[in-house]
Amino acid sequence: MNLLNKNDALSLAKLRDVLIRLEDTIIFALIERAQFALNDCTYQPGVYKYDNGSQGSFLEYFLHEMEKVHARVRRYTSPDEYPFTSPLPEPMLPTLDFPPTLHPNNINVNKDIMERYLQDIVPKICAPGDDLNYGSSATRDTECLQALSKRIHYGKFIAESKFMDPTQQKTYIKLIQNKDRDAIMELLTNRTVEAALLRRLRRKALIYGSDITETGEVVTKEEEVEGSTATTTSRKIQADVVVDLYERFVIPLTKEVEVEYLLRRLDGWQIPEDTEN
Ligand SMILES: O=C(O)C(=O)C[C@]1(C(=O)O)C=C[C@@H](O)C=C1
Repeated sequence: MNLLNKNDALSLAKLRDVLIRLEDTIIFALIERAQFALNDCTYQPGVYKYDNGSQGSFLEYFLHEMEKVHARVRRYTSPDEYPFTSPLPEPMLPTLDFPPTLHPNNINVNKDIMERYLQDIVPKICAPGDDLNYGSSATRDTECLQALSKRIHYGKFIAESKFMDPTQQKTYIKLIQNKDRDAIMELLTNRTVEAALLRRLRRKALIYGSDITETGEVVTKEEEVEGSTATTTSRKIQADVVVDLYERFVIPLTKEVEVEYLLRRLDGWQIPEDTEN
């Protein structure tokens, strides 16, 4: 998505295409992380001493060091990029002139994303235990977290696009003025899109998670199941886990970002006369 082009950044069809592409990014990032053990010590604060004075976990140390470099090349000046750590240095590249697409806001749900990722996701995709691959785990963790963060914060653009829809704007304005969170949530929900997304995601996770031979057959393995040998597909990630992750965490949090954004949408904004009652 070229966020320097305001029309692209507010087209609901183009925004949904971005979310579809990010499904691939997220599934592959999870598959990459799943090849390493849980490595719980990388998530515990105070295990290592760091040269930057950080007190956090190995993952937080790694994330912060990486985000410092990314901040220098202006990653977080882009309206679809949100850092997990602070403080970060100013960019060494000149600022890009992004058209003002989003209404000014400081919504950042990365703390929730980190919590859910560590509590719910990593234990489900990784084998328990410690395989000493701490750097590899942490690099994969940052890739998963960044992809999830980008996907979930895209909710702001989607909310803006829905708000700017002339057939919906009046209704949104009324609900925002009444601070009717539940009705806003209902109005922005599209159950058909959600159901199609979950079906597509299951198929993708089944395909991307399988190994195939050079002639296209899915690789299988012999396994002991309840006392007898069964032939099962070797999977790098369980499709159920990916679908569950989206159903219980990614979609709800995206919608939460949309609602939070809309609740602030009228702050300092002049309601156009023809939209007023
Ligand atoms: O596509 C939309 O309309 C969105 O708001 C995004 C999204 C999602 O998270 O995928 C969230 C809410 C809708 O119910 C459908 C899908």
